[in-house]
Amino acid sequence: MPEKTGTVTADELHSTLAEAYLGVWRVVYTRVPSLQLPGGQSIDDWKRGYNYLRTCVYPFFLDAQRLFGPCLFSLYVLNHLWSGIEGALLLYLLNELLKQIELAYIRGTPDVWAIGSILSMRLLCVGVAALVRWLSRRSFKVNRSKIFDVPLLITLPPAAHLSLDLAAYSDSSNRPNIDPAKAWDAFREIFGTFSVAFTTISHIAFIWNMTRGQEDGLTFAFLCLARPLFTHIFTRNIWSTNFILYAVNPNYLRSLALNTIATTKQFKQEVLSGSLEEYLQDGRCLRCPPICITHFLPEFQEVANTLEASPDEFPSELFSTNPTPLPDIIKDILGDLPLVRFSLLQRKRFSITSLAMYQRTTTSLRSTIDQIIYERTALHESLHHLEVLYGYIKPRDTKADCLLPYPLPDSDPEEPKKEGMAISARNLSFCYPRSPDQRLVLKDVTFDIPASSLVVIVGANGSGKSSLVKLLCSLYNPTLGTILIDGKSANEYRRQDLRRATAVLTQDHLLFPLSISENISIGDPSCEDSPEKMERIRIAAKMGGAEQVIEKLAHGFEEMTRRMGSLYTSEEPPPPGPLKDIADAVEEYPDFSGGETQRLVASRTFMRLSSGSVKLVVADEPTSAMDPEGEFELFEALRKVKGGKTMIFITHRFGHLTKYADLILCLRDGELVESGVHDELMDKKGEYYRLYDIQASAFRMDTSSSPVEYYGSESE
Ligand SMILES: Nc1ncnc2c1ncn2[C@@H]1O[C@H](COP(=O)(O)OP(=O)(O)OP(=O)(O)O)[C@@H](O)[C@H]1O
Repeated sequence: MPEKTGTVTADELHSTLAEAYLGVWRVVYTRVPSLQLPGGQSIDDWKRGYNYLRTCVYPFFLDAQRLFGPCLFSLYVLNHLWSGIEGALLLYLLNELLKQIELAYIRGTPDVWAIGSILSMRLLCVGVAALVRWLSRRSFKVNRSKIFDVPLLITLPPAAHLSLDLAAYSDSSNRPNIDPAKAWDAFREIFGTFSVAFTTISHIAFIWNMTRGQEDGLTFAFLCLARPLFTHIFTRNIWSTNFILYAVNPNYLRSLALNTIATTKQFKQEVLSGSLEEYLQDGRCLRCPPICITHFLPEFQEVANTLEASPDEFPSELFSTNPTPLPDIIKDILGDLPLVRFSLLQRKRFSITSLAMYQRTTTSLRSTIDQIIYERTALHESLHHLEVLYGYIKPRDTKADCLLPYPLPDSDPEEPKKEGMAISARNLSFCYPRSPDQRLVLKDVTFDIPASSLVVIVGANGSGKSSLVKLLCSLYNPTLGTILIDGKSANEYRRQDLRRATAVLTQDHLLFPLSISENISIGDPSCEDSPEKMERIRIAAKMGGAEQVIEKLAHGFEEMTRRMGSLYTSEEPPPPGPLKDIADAVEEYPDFSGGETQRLVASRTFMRLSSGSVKLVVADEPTSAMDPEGEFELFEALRKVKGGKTMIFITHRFGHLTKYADLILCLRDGELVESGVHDELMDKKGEYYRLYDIQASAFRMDTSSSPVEYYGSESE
């Protein structure tokens, strides 16, 4: 399979990026800069870190402090400060205690007062630590969701997503990846890192204190750091770079695909109707029932053999595996250096107590430094999440306030109000953002749609009909050319106002995971709860042809289309019995056919049409899954409520619509090849005539040019 590198050139790939093939994976990662500061970071990383602190961490902490309140926040800070110094403090007390015990051995009598006060101090430390930890955990357990997740975060991800338009959203890198839980993790992570940093500093201070006044104190402290520093420099860690990672091994990818086809509900019908069971299992086992795991072994072996050279072990482990055991050996030797140094040079003052203390302190210092190195990656991720989070809290776009409202307020109140939208396209060309080949799907299209007209757009598959209406509905901006709405450029109006004045109905619209009544009423979001609202919903359902669909549902308009939230079960699936019955009932939601879904979605559009603010209705093949009767009724209902609105229809079965059309636009390969009314276009005997004739010939049952012979059925 050819590897996709997007628009990255080979030079670019090798100047800033490095790549590695690990097992079945290909990993492409940013090269680690050659200039490294302690902590393994470049100067740029430190600058970036400072920026993070200024723009994300500081405001985040101010917000958190506001949300938690000063008491709870101080308690949290205290807890982390305490856990930072607790280790060193306990080590100090242990050191003092051991010294007293040693003295007691030498003198023959213990200093009860000194030992007693050390033990009391130790008891006090442990007690305070337990109390602060308990208080902090308890208060945070109770308050976290209430004061943190909900106000700051549950509202934020939707806001971040809703702020993007379709073009921006089609670029996956724009899509906000905000997970409320991650902000909480970031909060904990930052405190955790401070706490570990504090622990390290207090340990170093303790070692310094112990070795103070001794000729080799500094050297000893440095030797303690040798092993963690070496580990950090010589351990390749994929998480410390920016990377992308994907499977490239064709056997692995195919085995995943076959597995997905065999195990996913979505493909079940396809697998059964295509009798693909044998194909998916290579046939061998089905022929010799009863099925037994050993029958599968040859196939497993086959797959295993092809994958042998490229195991699918998690790539981060493969990345950090050293090619030789040397670094591990050096690491262990470095780990013993402080002790070796101590025993060689301190022989005169050698005492078991100080040896035990050095041993214990260096071990614990090593583990905190290892922890800092490990936490660095987690901290990096957390800071990134905060950056994303705060990146979306943007000041309000004041530019929108300078734009014109739509519709414009009447200049002459005497003049009758225009009910429809007049649309003109001037030399429109369009290429989808991020389309790989940057192909123009609309080329130099120009037309005028007078207000209140009924327009039908026709054309073969892929001729650009849907793309054209997406531009007319302001879902995308044209690449070239202009769209005029009521004589002014569409860009002069507030986009939200234009969208509010437009009702769009396509075959792709979906049902929301809400009740049926809300699925319909959401068509007019401004509709407030009132007795009339339900009446409007019922009328909309009737107009959309969904009345009978809703009647069949157990809970009628209150039926949920989907259940949100996961169902957790101790056994997967639960064993047959009452537990399973309840689980099945919880998971139950109606299965709507394609045509039924389209009727419900059409009802939503009728609700929108009844809001009174719609001036343009666009129906892009909304009946593709409906029976002919349903389609006819929907188009008739739409025509009935048309009034003075502008209406644009796209349908492949346009025979019964074009006779009402004030304008037919006929597209071919993104170009507007013909426009006019039905009779004019039929007279031209061009593209429209050809498309119309194909439909008509279907009724004439003309099979003379049928390609059926390719399939052999005629001869058989
Ligand atoms: N999101 C997209 N990104 C890139 N290209 C797209 C996208 N959507 C459609 N296209 C391309 O634009 C061209 C026109 O598609 P469009 O859907 O507008 O045609 P259509 O006339 O509505 O077709 P159909 O009758 O099959 O619905 C097609 O070649 C299609 O591949």
